[in-house]
Amino acid sequence: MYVDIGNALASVADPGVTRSELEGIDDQVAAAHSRIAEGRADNEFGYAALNLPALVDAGAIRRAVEPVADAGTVVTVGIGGSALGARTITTALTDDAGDSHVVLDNVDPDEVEGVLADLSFEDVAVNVVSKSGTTAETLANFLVVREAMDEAGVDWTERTVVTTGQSGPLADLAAEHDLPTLAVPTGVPGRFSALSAVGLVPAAILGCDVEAIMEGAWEAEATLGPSLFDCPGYAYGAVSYALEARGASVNAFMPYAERLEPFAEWFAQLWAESLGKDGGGQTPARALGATDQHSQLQLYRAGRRNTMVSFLTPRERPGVEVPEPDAEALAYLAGTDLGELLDAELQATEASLAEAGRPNVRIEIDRLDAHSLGELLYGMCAACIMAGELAGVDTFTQPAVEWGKETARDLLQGEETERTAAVEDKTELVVE
Ligand SMILES: O=P(O)(O)OC[C@H]1O[C@](O)(CO)[C@@H](O)[C@@H]1O
Repeated sequence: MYVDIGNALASVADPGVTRSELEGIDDQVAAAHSRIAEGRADNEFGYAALNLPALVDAGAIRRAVEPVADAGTVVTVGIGGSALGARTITTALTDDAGDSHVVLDNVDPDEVEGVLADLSFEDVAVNVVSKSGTTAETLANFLVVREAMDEAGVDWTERTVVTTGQSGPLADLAAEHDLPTLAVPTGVPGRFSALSAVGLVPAAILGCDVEAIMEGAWEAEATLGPSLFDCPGYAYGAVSYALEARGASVNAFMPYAERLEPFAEWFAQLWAESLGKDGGGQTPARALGATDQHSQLQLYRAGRRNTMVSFLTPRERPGVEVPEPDAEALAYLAGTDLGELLDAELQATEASLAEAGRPNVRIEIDRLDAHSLGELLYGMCAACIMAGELAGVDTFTQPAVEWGKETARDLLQGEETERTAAVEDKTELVVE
């Protein structure tokens, strides 16, 4: 993983950070790194996420999924950190770019019904994931999937694998039906758990090289140290923090590879849920290169000066040759291929932002393979933890999501609580 922060410097962009300010921030990075190392040494909640390369046994995951390793399709039932990492990995690494991995991470009846109608359950592995084991959307979807398998005459207990915490309703259900069960590593928040069974089970079932993913994570782990100038992950975290402090309250994350689009979703949860605290935190915006050059770039180049753009691209990519154009006006496409065109689009977009004085950072991986993806996932977890340390926020909790969850439960149970009263008392001004 390589991180180019040149276009975040104040000599190029506004908001931007000067070299001397960056040196100053590097002193804070050294202190933050000591805190992180301390937390890792005690496997402290949150910091333990950076110990996953040592904690996770890819072989054990393979053995656990053995009973369903013949499946042609994996149906993951999970939400947030219990789905985004898994989708990111299979979309990036499977031959069919994740088509064989169906993710039910919402409770839209139309969508769920449509998905189930298209499945042949005898060829499906069901992967139920919930760290807490209590998430309503996940449990409701699992009950629906189970019933659909019953109706199809397929024994769901033979086709289901569970990943969950040490205790909770899902752990109890798995024990009751003797389902293959994997644990969410202790001390690792959901959004930081892609490099564990949480993210790796579907990839293991679908034949991805999960060992190579963890080797890549190890390689990224080896870069952690007291200076941002030696650690790509820390460099990204520190510069994002510095740009936010200087006004870049939006972080537009723009992969230049279709197979990395789900990575932008994964990043959005990581950044929003970890750093959105105490009235601060960058708003992650998902974009895709080159597609969103034609929809969002106008804003990032000429709109409010509150955005940093984060580009993500593989250095090597396959090529598809562009046929010889038969029109003079298309002569410039002669002899090129789509990969070259996409790279040129990225370089041009990056330069266009710099030319307009807009901050941007480029993240690169060698190629779209298991090792590089492991490096990237680990590196960005380290980036987020560093940004949280520098911002002085509690990176590992997400207390603000609980009110809504509890209120939805109250409403479903028909309870009258302060929260349901707030729902009742909504200020209405309907225009029709
Ligand atoms: O894995 P669980 O406990 O089902 O939670 C799913 C997601 O919901 C959240 O708790 C937010 O509601 C996320 O932090 C988490 O990734």
